[in-house]
Amino acid sequence: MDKTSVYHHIPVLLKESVDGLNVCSGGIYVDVTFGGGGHSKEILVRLGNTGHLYGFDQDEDSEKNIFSDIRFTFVRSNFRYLAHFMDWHNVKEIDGLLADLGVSSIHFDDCNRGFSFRFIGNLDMRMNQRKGETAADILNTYSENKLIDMFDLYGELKNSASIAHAIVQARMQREIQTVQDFLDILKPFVRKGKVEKQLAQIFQALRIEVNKELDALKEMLIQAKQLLRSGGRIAIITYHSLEDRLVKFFFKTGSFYEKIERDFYGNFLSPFKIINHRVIVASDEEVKRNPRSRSAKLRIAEKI
Ligand SMILES: C[S@@+](CC[C@H](N)C(=O)[O-])C[C@H]1O[C@@H](n2cnc3c(N)ncnc32)[C@H](O)[C@@H]1O
Repeated sequence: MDKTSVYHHIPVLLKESVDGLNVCSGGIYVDVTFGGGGHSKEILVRLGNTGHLYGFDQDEDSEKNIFSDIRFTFVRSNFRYLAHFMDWHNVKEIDGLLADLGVSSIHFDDCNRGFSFRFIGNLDMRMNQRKGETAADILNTYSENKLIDMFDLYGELKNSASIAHAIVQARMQREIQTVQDFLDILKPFVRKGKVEKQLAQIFQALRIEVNKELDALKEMLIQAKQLLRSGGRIAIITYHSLEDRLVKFFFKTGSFYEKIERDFYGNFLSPFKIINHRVIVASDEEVKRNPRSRSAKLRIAEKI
């Protein structure tokens, strides 16, 4: 990818998610996954002169898409530091937050980033290329047990132990560096007819581990709960069941770590009112236009 040009990413569930925020013209909003700026642009269209939007992204490339609009501030950071940066900008309360999780399609299809098994290149997978372990580092250094846990938890694979064992054997011969090196190791473990699905699960597990995606999501949701004003909205688009389960659980209980509060009858006492009880998915027309939207799930809640 050209290092200077703006990149384009077709925003998923655009109308549904921004409608879900109930944007009020003077409100303060946060798009924690700015990316190509598609959702941010739509929020700005609905925001008046006194409103403000903060856009977070940890990926350097997203900076090329920053708008020049006095109602917009870009924050180059992982969204797990949401509260810190809002405090730094002297924001005590927000009216809405949107997250469109995962990797932008441009990066997914970039052979230099290593996110996809379809493009042969370095096994990097870091969204923030300034720091942290790459996917190759993980495959070359994690113990066999740690690799098993990773594939079990994040890939929900049935043959995690065999795959982890093969990785440990292979790296004794030669360091694993590229997508092709990894695919060569995986070849005996992917069943014909299910190749795409299994490779997607394996690559997903590795990407979640590299970017600590589930931890970041949990931390951001807890901070969003504190920052949202009463009546403020939160809209989250997920692309796999691990994330969707977390979001669903959080909207229902308002918690991950502390004791979950219940009423006399045992019902959860959540600080959120769920806006869509049935998860929102892309229409057939949207899936046809943008196949990436196929796995998207949108959940919206309102702070009580
Ligand atoms: C699916 S794209 C968002 C696309 C955007 N909604 C649009 O319409 O162009 C997800 C973006 O979120 C960023 N991202 C993912 N996890 C993040 C995190 N924990 N902190 C900050 N940015 C993150 C990725 O770098 C990527 O640019």
